[in-house]
Amino acid sequence: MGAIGGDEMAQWDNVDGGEVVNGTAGKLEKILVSVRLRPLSDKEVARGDPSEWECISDTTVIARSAFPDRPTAPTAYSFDRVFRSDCDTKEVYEQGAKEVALSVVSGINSSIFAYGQTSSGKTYTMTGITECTVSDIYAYIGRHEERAFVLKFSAIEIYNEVVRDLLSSESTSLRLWDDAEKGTYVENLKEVILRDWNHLKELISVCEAQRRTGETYLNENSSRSHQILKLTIESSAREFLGKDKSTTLAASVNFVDLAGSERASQALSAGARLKEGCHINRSLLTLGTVIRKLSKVRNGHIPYRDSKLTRILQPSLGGNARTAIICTMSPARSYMEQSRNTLLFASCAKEVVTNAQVNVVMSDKALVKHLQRELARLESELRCPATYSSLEALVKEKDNHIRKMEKEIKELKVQRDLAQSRLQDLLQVVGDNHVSKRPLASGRNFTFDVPQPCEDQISTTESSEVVDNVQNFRFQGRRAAQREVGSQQSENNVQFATPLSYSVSSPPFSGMPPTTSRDDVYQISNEDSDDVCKEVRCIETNETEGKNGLDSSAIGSNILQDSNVGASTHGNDDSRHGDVSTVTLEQHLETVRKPFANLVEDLGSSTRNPSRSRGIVRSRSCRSLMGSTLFENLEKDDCTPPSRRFMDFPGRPEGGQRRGSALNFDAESETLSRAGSMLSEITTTRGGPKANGSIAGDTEFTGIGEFVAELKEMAQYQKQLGVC
Ligand SMILES: Nc1ncnc2c1ncn2[C@@H]1O[C@H](COP(=O)(O)OP(=O)(O)OP(=O)(O)O)[C@@H](O)[C@H]1O
Repeated sequence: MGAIGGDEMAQWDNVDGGEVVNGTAGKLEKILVSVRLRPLSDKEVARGDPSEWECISDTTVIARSAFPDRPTAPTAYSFDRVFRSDCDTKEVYEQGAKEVALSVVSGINSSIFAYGQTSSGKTYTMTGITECTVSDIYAYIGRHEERAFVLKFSAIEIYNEVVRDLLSSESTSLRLWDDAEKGTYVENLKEVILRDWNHLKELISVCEAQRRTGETYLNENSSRSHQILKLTIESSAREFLGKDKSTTLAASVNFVDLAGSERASQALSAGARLKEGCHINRSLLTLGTVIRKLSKVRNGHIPYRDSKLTRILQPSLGGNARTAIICTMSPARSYMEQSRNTLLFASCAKEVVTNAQVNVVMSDKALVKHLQRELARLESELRCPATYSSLEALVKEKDNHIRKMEKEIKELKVQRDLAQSRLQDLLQVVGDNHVSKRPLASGRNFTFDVPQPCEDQISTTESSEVVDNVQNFRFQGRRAAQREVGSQQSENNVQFATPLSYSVSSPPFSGMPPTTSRDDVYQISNEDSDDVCKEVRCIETNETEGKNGLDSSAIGSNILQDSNVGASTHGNDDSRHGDVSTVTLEQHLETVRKPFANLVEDLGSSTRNPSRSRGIVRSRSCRSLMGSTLFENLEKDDCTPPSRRFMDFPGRPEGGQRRGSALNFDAESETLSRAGSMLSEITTTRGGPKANGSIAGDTEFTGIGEFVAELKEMAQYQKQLGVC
């Protein structure tokens, strides 16, 4: 019997003699695979079956001739170690199993397999390997008196897919159970605590006697079951026994002597032997599948549960264990194909990786001690000034951020209240003026187009045409201009992709001289182009019917008249222009000035861009000041598809029907509200302050400042006329 020594021994000494580290990381390593050739048996020699396999090195075995059925199949196979037929089992153990097997003393699970066809020498090999291993283990224990060892032994066989306890005289079938910690285990399996090496020898003898064997044509004493001998070793440092620091290393080594695959035709088996052979082959097939899958993908589904053999051996095949497989084979030519299958299995097996870990069992006291230490460490981390100060700084930063946001919210609320009060003022005035509800006798319509996202499509040419048309309108007579510009706008509206148009009318001043210094952006709304542009006439100029004269609110109300009214009066107003007295106009001007007084102030510092040809109201600018849901609604309209973007109002000549409107009140109040919104938008566009106090420079609208200025200008002119 050999003894543990050399570097391996030193390694183990380090483990069991030193401090045990809990939760040691696993070590990934491949299964150690070796091949052992046995000598030709007497039968094989007798029938003149030549030896076809030869070990050409310590790692490579070759077939001397090609395989009869597969002439192109490779004939050379390399493994971790190959053993010639004249090698004794001791050598096989030393080089092919010892390192793995003795890992058990350092708390690492290990397994030694023997795999091969029937009569290839598995039992012969495993018997010797087991003996060598146990001998070395006892030798190790003898050298390490500082540690207390407990050895336990158990043995099972899997016969026809029935698990049986080989240490029990009863032949009852044992059940397999799965446990989160223990993995798969055999229920009610007898486990004997070993007294000494001789005790183990006795038990192994019992197992041999209990194991199912039978005579076949190929093997007089053929094993008809898979046998698994399990030796569990627990060790603790004697000095810590019963103390807080006490820990235990616990691991098992499995000696697996598989039943041999056989061909019924060669084994000449029948009856019970044939049935056994079927079970053996089936379970070996599953083992081969598991090994093949493990050799390719580790994370895929591995059919461990397809047989009891693979269920029990799962930790040894792909889990927490070091594993060595010794493949045995007959060198006889008549078993070439079976030998080749064995080598293919071995080739797959050598690619399988296991993850062996040191298994440390802590005593309750040690566990409590360990947890207390961990708790103390965490508490000290919490108390660490560096950590605390960084947390404190983070909290301060968050607090500052919250305060800043609260301040911003307050400011926004103030702005919202201010905007709402302004809107109410405007609506109040608008409401007062609306009471008169005078039909628009005539009026010049100022249309503020609100281009939708396709505003970039507007060409300079189109813009200049519009301006020209407006000027034509202003200086050549309103009716003619309306026709011309209305037609032009119809075209423009198509190009604008259905722009939203707001119309503001002013009283007609046909005699007013051209104000070429101003480049207004007025357009004439085209009532006839509704089908195309779907414009909404939100604000229209009201004009008193000529001979009735203008009352003081007429101009004020001009921004509120229903579009129908405006439309109905377009054609009959020229004759009334001269009926407007200068006094009345001044009154109207004053009326207009009142609601716009504040707004004009805002517009005092306005920056205008007269060169732009369209009044574009950006709700983004307006809403910040007004905070009105009306703007939200308007913007919603902006965002709706073009077909839903505009509203027609009841009573329009086109019989318009509200479509896609977000405003939910009756048409008249809607008109009023829109007018109010419109005014608010006007005041908050170019020249109006943004919420943050800056100038709303992103709009192209010529604001109410211009409108009011024009009114002033007109009044002035009328005054002059009156004087004349
Ligand atoms: N390396 C070897 N040297 C000498 N004899 C051997 C060797 N290997 C096996 N034998 C002999 O070959 C015969 C068959 O061996 P063994 O029973 O171990 O085969 P097996 O693979 O276990 O067969 P089965 O699967 O049928 O149980 C035995 O008589 C055994 O003594």
